[in-house]
Amino acid sequence: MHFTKMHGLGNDYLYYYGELKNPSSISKRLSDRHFGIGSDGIITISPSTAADFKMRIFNADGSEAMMCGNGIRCVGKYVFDKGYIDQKKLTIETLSGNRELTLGTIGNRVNEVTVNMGKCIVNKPVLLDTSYGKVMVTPVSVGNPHAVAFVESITDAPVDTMGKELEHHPYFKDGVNAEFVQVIDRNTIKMRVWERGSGITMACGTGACASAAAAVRADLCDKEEEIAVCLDGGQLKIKVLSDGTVMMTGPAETICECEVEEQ
Ligand SMILES: N[C@@H](CCC[C@H](N)C(=O)O)C(=O)O
Repeated sequence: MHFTKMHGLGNDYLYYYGELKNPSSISKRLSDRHFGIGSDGIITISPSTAADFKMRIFNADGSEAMMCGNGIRCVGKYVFDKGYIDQKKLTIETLSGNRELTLGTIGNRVNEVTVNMGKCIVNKPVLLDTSYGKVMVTPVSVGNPHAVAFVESITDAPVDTMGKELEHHPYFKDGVNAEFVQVIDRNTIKMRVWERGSGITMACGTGACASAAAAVRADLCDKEEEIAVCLDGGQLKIKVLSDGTVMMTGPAETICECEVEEQ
């Protein structure tokens, strides 16, 4: 099997062109950072009847996700750099609907991608019972589920312990991605994430969109303005439009090509 390892701000996945017979077990095996190649999951790319291409996302624990923000930018780079398309505007089918991409290039290689992430649904904040006491989170859907917690200091946020607890909190029937957000100013936030099915990752594209949308709803950031979301792996540019549509711009990079024996 041939995989291309790529990352968006350190959120790394193994990309496969075609359909895999057992994507969940392959994701578990290859994502292992000691006994596999090491990644936050795998992403398959295949032809689509509803869009230019279709992507499927599998977390490191083998669970299938509806959407992946850093992954979809890498899919845009994959299909352009490998010559599957030559246009710089394309659509990708995901389990949460079709998304439109605009590719930015240097020479004949994609370096940056803008994605129309569709409309985020920002729900009313809820107070959850946790082992840390009552914790206020804003549930947001970006096609996949997120819980955004605003914190005073991102460096003190218990991302690993509370993140894991929120992922499995009974309030979220399908589990949740947990974002911890410190607002710096009306155009800048810092965010760290515990991803459902993968644990702490260096960045989460849908999480960055959810956090910016929650900050706008709380009137901590401005809509129609660029919001810099600073993550462990680098920075994403997010814009929340008046109608709720969220635009995301960020890098996509290729790490290496890998050949793996089928088992
Ligand atoms: N890293 C991703 C999100 C991947 C899926 C997520 N863990 C889920 O289960 O919903 C991103 O960049 O958005």
